Amino acid sequence: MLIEVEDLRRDFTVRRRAGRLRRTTEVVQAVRDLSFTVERGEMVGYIGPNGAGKSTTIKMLTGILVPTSGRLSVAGIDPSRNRVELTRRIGVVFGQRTTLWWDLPLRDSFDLLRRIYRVDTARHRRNLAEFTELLDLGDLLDTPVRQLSLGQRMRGDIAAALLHDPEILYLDEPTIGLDVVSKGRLREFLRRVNAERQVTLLLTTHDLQDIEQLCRRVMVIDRGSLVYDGSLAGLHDQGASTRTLVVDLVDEAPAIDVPGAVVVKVEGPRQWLCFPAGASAAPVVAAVAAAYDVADLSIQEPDIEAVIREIYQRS
Ligand SMILES: Nc1ncnc2c1ncn2[C@@H]1O[C@H](COP(=O)(O)OP(=O)(O)OP(=O)(O)O)[C@@H](O)[C@H]1O
Repeated sequence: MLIEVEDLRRDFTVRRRAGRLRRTTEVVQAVRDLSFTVERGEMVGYIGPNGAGKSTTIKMLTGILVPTSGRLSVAGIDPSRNRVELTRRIGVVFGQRTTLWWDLPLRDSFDLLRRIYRVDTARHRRNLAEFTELLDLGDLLDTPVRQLSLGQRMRGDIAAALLHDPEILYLDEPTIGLDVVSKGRLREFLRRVNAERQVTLLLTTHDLQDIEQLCRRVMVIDRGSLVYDGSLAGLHDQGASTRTLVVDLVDEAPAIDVPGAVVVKVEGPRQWLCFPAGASAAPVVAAVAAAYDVADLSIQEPDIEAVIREIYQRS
């Protein structure tokens, strides 16, 4: 196992004002009873609502934060004890802030990183050439980071995180603020890095398309605990309580009345009928077709956003 997490917990003691002079201390359990393992080469999505404990987990995995209790091993290393050794084995990308030197051209940042990580010159040159091409950085290498657009800077940050050949790449909101084309290109690059270099990816994001397009496995955290760990397909089954039949009638009509389905919305001749996700659509479709003049029918599977909303509300 590349990453092993067992009963991990991290508390924060926060002081709050209680009245004009009094202060009380309160313990926030940011992460509790967290256990999971990640195998080499996996691409795992780590999602949860704001304040769920995602960043706290990543900070413990990278050695920035020391756990309150529990066991943690990343590439055989205890992150908080051997942080420096670990930094050679991992790469970290934050969508919200850059790890590059603001006033230096990209090329100089990359060179500094080579020295910091003591990367062999030939290997560095090879990696840089490959990432420059794949991430289309050629024209940007001599530009200071502060002059780069968000999408350009993000590409620079991702190259920077990979130049020392890490085994694990942590990505925190890597596509935040990027346009649709840039997001697509970035995801394509990450898929390639995973497939060709066997880099293990752990991705936190609020953009569920990142997860749908990159990860076969998803972990959902809420209020410090894992509430789901499994396949993306399984996530659909988990929360999906209903499917929707969209019916286009030839003429406008009052709400359709058939057994096993309930009308949830009417817009002119179009009506939306919900029915249990576990049930077959066939009898509902047959009943509608028998009783009404139908121009068109389609079935909407619950989208992943709705599923995740249900999971958050349930836990
Ligand atoms: N240094 C800190 N001191 C006190 N409380 C903290 C600290 N860091 C995090 N917390 C608390 O721990 C909880 C988990 O925070 P964390 O940043 O891990 O959530 P998150 O899932 O990354 O959220 P977001 O999606 O908003 O980034 C929150 O209640 C937060 O207020």
